[in-house]
Amino acid sequence: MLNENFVIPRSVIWKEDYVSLLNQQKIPQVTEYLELRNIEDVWEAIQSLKVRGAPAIGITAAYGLALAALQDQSKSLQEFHQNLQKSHDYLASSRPTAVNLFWALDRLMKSVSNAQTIDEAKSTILKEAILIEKEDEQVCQLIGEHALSLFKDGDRIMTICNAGSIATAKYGTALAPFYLAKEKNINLSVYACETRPVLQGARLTTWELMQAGVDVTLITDNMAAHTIKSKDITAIIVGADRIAANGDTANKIGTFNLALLAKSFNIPFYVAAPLSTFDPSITDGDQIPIEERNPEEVTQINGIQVAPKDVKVFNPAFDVTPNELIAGIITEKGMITGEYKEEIKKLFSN
Ligand SMILES: CSC[C@H]1O[C@H](OP(=O)(O)O)[C@H](O)[C@@H]1O
Repeated sequence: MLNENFVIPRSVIWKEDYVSLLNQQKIPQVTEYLELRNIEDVWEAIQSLKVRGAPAIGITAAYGLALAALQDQSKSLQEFHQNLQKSHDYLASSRPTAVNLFWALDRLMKSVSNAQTIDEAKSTILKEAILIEKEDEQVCQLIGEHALSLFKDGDRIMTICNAGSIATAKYGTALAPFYLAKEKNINLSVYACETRPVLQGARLTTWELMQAGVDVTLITDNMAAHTIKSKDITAIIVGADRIAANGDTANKIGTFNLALLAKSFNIPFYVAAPLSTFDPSITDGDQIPIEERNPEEVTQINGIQVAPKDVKVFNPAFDVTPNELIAGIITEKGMITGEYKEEIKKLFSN
């Protein structure tokens, strides 16, 4: 069973007129919740990775748009919609890769397109944001169940970054099967890559799984190949930030490396992601915008200079794994595999 003292940490909590946010930049040293009281607070929290993880970014942005709507002082419905569009566009500028951000914002805009009054629009947009969070909880549970069916007692599974409870509304995506396995007394051993440069694996994944009593071992990213060989890793499972219509998948930088290693060692490489992480509007992974972040994330660790200040830095936050390296994409509707273009078309046809 899950450690009886374990409470799956929630990263985003709506509090009537503000958002209570777990500051993921301070974990594991400090567990602090911030009060986001306006759209600017929300934008900054997403951009600075105080909240990160594709689904959690979408949920937070949705509550940010709801905050802007509730605080709007427009005198006409037309002015309200104009201000809402500006707020939508502002929040959409916080980070470019995770499609959940845009999916959530667009869903809220659509929810109020037929509102007859400003009050109706305000009430509707908040309800839709709350619904997105509730749906994500159910989606992660389903993804966990489908993913767990791929593993057996004693398996040793590698992951990268953090696609856990704090990156979603609950359970997470790639980490969901580990929580469910623990609840069912199925022993899975997790090998978590530290995930340079922001260290989501070292700081967040180990922190979450240890609290749940899940067996987790931390490795540095460059230990992956040797670990797969010497620890006889049986599978790799990762999250996603955007999946193209052909199954090419963007995820944290270093994910593509693991997919190549999985092929080389002939072990399955799985992606776990909700339908809200798919972007059927783009044909392949080359069209996924890859965020490049502040060079200081690479040249400093916790504010300590580890490289020359003026060194040239390339700091892409994501990479794209081509669909042919992916054994299966696990969604709330089950796992798709092989003919991804056709399978994804079916997923979004009904
Ligand atoms: C379910 S989280 C998905 C995804 O988001 C993370 O990126 P970031 O930490 O920069 O927000 C990572 O790629 C996770 O796999």
